[in-house]
Amino acid sequence: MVDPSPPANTPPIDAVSEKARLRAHYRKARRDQVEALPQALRALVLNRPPAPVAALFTDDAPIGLYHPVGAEAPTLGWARWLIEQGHTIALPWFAARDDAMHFRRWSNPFDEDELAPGPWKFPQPSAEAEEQVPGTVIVPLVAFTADGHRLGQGAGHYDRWLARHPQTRTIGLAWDCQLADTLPWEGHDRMLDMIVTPTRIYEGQS
Ligand SMILES: Nc1nc2c(c(=O)[nH]1)N(C=O)[C@@H](CNc1ccc(C(=O)N[C@@H](CCC(=O)O)C(=O)O)cc1)CN2
Ligand SMILES: Nc1ncnc2c1ncn2[C@@H]1O[C@H](COP(=O)(O)OP(=O)(O)OP(=O)(O)O)[C@@H](O)[C@H]1O
Repeated sequence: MVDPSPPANTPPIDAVSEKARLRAHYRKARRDQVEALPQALRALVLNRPPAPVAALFTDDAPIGLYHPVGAEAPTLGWARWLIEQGHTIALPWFAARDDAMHFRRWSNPFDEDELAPGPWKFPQPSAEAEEQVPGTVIVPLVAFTADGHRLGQGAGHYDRWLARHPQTRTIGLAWDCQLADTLPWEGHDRMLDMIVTPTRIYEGQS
């Protein structure tokens, strides 16, 4: 996908409005890509971590995932594989919209009934699920660059959580069409250590 450049005669735009413009572009690219993907292939792509990534999960540290919505890269295959390997996995959890993001345990990714929509409508574990502090977080994204920059949904939830947990390993999961040549950068943006797509593994420069 070619980067959408603004027309030459537009004045310079700041990082925030440029991010908003790029979000609209890459969300559409993501939707178009998923709609074009034959149903039979959907269950096969990103169905488990590729071997070099699986080899990183050597300790007992919990792994944070996300529950995909819409055309986000799927994570259910990873979740089920990680559970079968004996790992503890967790999902973002919010007490209320104006509260910080936490992670709580996702005990059984084979049971869709375990999760219920949270304040942001994303399926999340119950308030009784044990709180977890993941050593690795699998991060959703709208766009990424080959060296590890990330454009998220714009709420800053991951950036703020990662600022509080700077030692966390971060792995972005994405479709190939979400690769951008460059992305605007703000001081709080945290680079990803790695991005996995159906065809490639990108090693970030963080
Ligand atoms: N699958 C998934 N789970 C995730 C995220 C994600 O990007 N994907 N998050 C990534 O951070 C966190 C949730 N963050 C959010 C990011 C954006 C919006 C959002 O787009 N809000 C709309 C309004 C929604 C409404 O009013 O219902 C908006 O701000 O315009 C909500 C939550 C945690 N869980
Ligand atoms: N470490 C931080 N501390 C305080 N505010 C932050 C921090 N990181 C991000 N923010 C705020 O969050 C808002 C959204 O940031 P940004 O546009 O970078 O989100 P994003 O990374 O795309 O989204 P997300 O992490 O939710 O997927 C901004 O207003 C930003 O100032």
